[in-house]
Amino acid sequence: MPVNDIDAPQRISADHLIPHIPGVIFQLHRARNGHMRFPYIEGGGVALKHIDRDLLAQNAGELVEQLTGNDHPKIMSAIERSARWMLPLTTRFLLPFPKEKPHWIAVSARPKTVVDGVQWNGIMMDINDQVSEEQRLRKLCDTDPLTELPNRRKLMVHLTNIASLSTRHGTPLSIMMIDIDHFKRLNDRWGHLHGDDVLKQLATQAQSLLRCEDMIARLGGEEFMVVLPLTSLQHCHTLADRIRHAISVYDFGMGAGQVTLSIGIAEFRCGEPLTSLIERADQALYNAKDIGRDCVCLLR
Ligand SMILES: Nc1nc2c(ncn2[C@@H]2O[C@H](COP(=O)(O)OP(=O)(O)OP(=O)(O)O)[C@@H](O)[C@H]2O)c(=O)[nH]1
Repeated sequence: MPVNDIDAPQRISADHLIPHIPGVIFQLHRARNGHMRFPYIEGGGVALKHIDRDLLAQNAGELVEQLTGNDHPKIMSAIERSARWMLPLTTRFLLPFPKEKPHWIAVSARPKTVVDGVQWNGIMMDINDQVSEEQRLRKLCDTDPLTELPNRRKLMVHLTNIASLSTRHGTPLSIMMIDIDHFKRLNDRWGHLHGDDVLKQLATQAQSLLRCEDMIARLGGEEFMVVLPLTSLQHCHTLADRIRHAISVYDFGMGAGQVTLSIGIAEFRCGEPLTSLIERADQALYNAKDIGRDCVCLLR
């Protein structure tokens, strides 16, 4: 073999290469009347195995709707925005797989105006591992590691959203500030590890007494907050007293009656800053401590 042949650049054809790449290369065409088709879609991995490519090549609309499920409106508005402003198309969706959990797929494509509509050339990648890692990290950021309840950060985001819904619809919203009484004494007497166990059990017990739309979070130390959408102050008072009583008779492993709670409650006034609402609940909690603990106080 001549020496030159060894160093000669290999001719690699895209047709041979593309079936082996971990993704899909595609061309999407959308006509002015909205008709969509994929004149080209090729790639490796398992994503294309269960998909009718002939149908995609002729009339993709219905199949895209099936394949993107709940993400369909999001995909269609991303396509629309990309077509209207000639911006890159970047989005992600959950692709169902037979006998498997759905996989997250990322789409990235460039639009181009063609005579009868818009054409995108782009790639799709399976990003399931990255999304799982993102979800794991987000959970870590939002969760109190001891009790596994949402933490202060997550609660404040939630409270902001719920308060804005309450302002928009004029619906009631209340919060509870919960603090364990004489927790220092409990730690000193039974040990810090037992104190930790009390915090964990308290989280479970309180959660079991709340509705699934309520959120209880650990703010730090022995302090918790509950956000109760669609709940008036009066109803919140009843619930708070139910939690207070349940904990006061619960046996945390030291005999019943060893752990009690002071609870301050307040109701959101439409449009007020959240700091005012929290200050009122905090003040009500101080009042509960002041009048002897193991009770619920409210501030109107
Ligand atoms: N075991 C345990 N103790 C904690 C944790 N975080 C805070 N604490 C303890 O909680 C105690 C809180 O004490 P204080 O703020 O004096 O309140 P208290 O003893 O509950 O008294 P009152 O609130 O006035 O009824 C401190 O001793 C902290 O060390 C935790 O994660 N685990």
